[in-house]
Amino acid sequence: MIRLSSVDKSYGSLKVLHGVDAEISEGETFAIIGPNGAGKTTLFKVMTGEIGCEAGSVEFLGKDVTRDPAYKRTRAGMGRTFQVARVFKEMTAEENLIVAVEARLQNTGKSDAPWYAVKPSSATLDEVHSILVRLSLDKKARTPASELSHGDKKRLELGITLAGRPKVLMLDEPTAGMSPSDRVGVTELIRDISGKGSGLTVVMTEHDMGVIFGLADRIMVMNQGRKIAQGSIEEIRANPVVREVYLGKEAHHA
Ligand SMILES: Nc1ncnc2c1ncn2[C@@H]1O[C@H](COP(=O)(O)OP(=O)(O)OP(=O)(O)O)[C@@H](O)[C@H]1O
Repeated sequence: MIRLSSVDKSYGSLKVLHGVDAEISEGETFAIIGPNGAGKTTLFKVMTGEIGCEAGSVEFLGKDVTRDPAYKRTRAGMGRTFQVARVFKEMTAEENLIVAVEARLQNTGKSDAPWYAVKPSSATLDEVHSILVRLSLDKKARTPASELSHGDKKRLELGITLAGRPKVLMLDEPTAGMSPSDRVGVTELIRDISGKGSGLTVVMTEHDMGVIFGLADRIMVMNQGRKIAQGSIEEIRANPVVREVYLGKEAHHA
């Protein structure tokens, strides 16, 4: 689904990624973890096309997308959420999703309506309703996004991304800044969305080890811009280098 080969990235004179390789397979939930400043978000942005890299390559669905900007990767099926949810604040939850569904239909040439159509089709409304139910936001359909709780905003953003029918869902710290109960709710939601049979591939960065261990099929651990380990939850838990560099530090914080 995604292959990174020998990716180098610097910010000015600061080199933050050193020859990073990664392969993400179809249908898996792949988590990137590591201490603060390890380069997780930078690697994530190189995958999504938000930033470029000086050396190495990025393939998506077997195609070299290293030079493709983010919007092209989105259109090719890479859906992304942000650490701070991006929603239209003045619009209701339902309106946000209508825009997202209509945008997908326009982009895929499946809408007969002109882009300025003011009334969504009944098919769009049905799809929006089913997304709202899936996200447990149906009772807040008419609430302006600005009035939603932080957790509900993140749910809505996830819904907007899903409305684009992505092949891979890129989640940058999906539970950042959430209350413990919202965190559990969003973890369950991601598990439900990416469950067996969905075919959806998920790539995520996350600080909360509970979320990671509850979701990931495979974990890649980064430290100081390098991949230091990769494997299943059990392999990562048992890896002495990871324990020292990352889990050990987490344990000290706890
Ligand atoms: N836009 C930028 N300009 C300059 N330096 C940056 C920029 N973004 C990140 N860095 C630096 O690059 C390094 C890696 O940062 P990055 O955000 O990728 O790490 P991270 O593992 O995601 O960290 P965190 O867990 O704190 O989010 C850090 O030293 C950071 O200060």
